[in-house]
Amino acid sequence: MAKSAEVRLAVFGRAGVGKSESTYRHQASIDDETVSMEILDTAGQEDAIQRESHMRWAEGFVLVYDITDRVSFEEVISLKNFLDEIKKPKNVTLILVGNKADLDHSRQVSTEEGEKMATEMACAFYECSACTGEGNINEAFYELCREVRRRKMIQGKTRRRSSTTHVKQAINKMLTKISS
Ligand SMILES: Nc1nc2c(ncn2[C@@H]2O[C@H](COP(=O)(O)OP(=O)(O)OP(=O)(O)O)[C@@H](O)[C@H]2O)c(=O)[nH]1
Repeated sequence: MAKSAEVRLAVFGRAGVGKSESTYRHQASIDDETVSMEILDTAGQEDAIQRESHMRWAEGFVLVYDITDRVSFEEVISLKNFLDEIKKPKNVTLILVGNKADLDHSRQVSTEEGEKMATEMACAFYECSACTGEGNINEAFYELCREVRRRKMIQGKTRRRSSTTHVKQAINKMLTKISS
């Protein structure tokens, strides 16, 4: 039977960047695994308290800007800083998406600038259009799911290893007591 998994994702970005239209897929088969993506489409206007609780809830993040709106690009930096603060000391799992790639004639943010920001944030970068399907937004979400799953697995192993270590230490203590 195919394995199944659940991944909680949240999409953040300035109002009007196209978040709603980017978040339509809820279940997919990724690498032979049925993944249910619970996607939270946050409102660009939400207050700091709502934003914080959404950030705490999610395991993976899509930071979206509009390539025709430089302010939305600049706002990504403060979103990332806020995220880092909330998720500290964990590393945030995220992707950067430049939406509205179909509006190249009104572009205010170059592809190179998007790539550079993604490199600085150590994440994958996608330019796409939620309207035309250009840039394959699905694949962007799948990649984020893979990364969330991969990191969860690593964390699970680390946790298991540390609890095994505790058990071993307790047994050693008992044995030392018995033999003394
Ligand atoms: N040309 C173009 N328009 C888009 C694209 N994605 C979204 N839009 C349009 O941009 C406008 C805003 O899109 P929304 O998805 O409502 O934006 P949002 O980020 O959810 O906005 P808030 O809910 O206010 O935070 C709508 O008119 C969309 O049709 C795109 O890829 N290309």
